[in-house]
Amino acid sequence: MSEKLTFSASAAASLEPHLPPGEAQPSKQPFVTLTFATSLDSSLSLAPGVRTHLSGPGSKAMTHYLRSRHAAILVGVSTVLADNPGLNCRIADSTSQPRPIVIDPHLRWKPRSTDKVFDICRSGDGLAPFIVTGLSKDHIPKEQQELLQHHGGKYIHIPSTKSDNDRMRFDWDIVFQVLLAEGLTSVMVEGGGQIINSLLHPTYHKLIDSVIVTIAPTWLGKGGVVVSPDRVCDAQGTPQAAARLSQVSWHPFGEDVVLCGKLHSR
Ligand SMILES: NC(=O)C1=CN([C@@H]2O[C@H](COP(=O)(O)OP(=O)(O)OC[C@H]3O[C@@H](n4cnc5c(N)ncnc54)[C@H](OP(=O)(O)O)[C@@H]3O)[C@@H](O)[C@H]2O)C=CC1
Ligand SMILES: Nc1nc(O)c(N)c(N[C@@H]2O[C@H](COP(=O)(O)O)[C@@H](O)[C@H]2O)n1
Repeated sequence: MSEKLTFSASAAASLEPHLPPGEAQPSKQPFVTLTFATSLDSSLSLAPGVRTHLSGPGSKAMTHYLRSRHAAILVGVSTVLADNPGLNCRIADSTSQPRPIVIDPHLRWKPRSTDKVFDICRSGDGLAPFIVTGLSKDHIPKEQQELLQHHGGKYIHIPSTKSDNDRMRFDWDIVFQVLLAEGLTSVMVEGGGQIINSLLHPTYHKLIDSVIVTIAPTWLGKGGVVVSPDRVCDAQGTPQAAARLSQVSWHPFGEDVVLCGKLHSR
């Protein structure tokens, strides 16, 4: 039987100021929430490619409640390759499921029907992913396209620029506009490290409506996947804080604490 989680109405009410409005209101961009679980040394996982459980039962249920409140859940391709995630909402009696979005510019993920996300989809407990790629349709093997389509997912091509090390990189303004055009009015960005760090760059703060971070009382040690955005300097070259939250609130869940805040006010 699939896992069923519960989340109290009072805990849900305490998060309400940080969540997308219940009724979808016309907007020029989706409501975007950055959310992840971190250790005390800012690690998301013990090492790249290693699935690491940080959230306790209470904060895990909180994350699944967040999944129920967003139209889409976005992760980077390395997270999919590392975790084989379900990317669904497992709150008992939840009536809505988020659309998984995988940022995979070079199509490093070769979807297979045995992947957890498709199992969950076949059992009616979640949706098939949309894979956002910089490659054109000609580069996508036919069987992968068919597998995705059969489950209700698809590939979405978007333009990209090249990074310093010649990797394709998307402009987040464009990514979110494309998702809005797909009817996805709210997006929960779960990680991993590269995705979160790139969105914490000041250029993109205006796109982020809410930040919700689970902090677990553990140090994972050196070598983990760390949330630490690029350094920001002023015109004189003096280092500045890369990002700071305002309107902060702290919510204990078992041994974890959940930090909510805003990067900007719209
Ligand atoms: N604790 C938590 O809450 C979470 C933990 N995790 C953990 O994090 C780890 C994965 O994180 P990490 O290794 O940083 O990888 P990510 O999941 O962030 O994926 C990184 C890849 O996504 C693509 N990408 C990232 N940014 C962009 C962009 N702007 N435009 C286009 N493509 C982009 C690149 O693909 P390419 O290389 O092909 O160019 C990049 O290598 C795993 O170990 C996972 O378990 C993940 C999510 C949440
Ligand atoms: N909130 C949270 N706490 C942790 O301890 C985690 N490891 C993660 N990871 C994220 O959740 C995904 C797994 O989702 P499923 O349970 O398989 O649906 C994983 O891929 C990360 O995005 N999150």
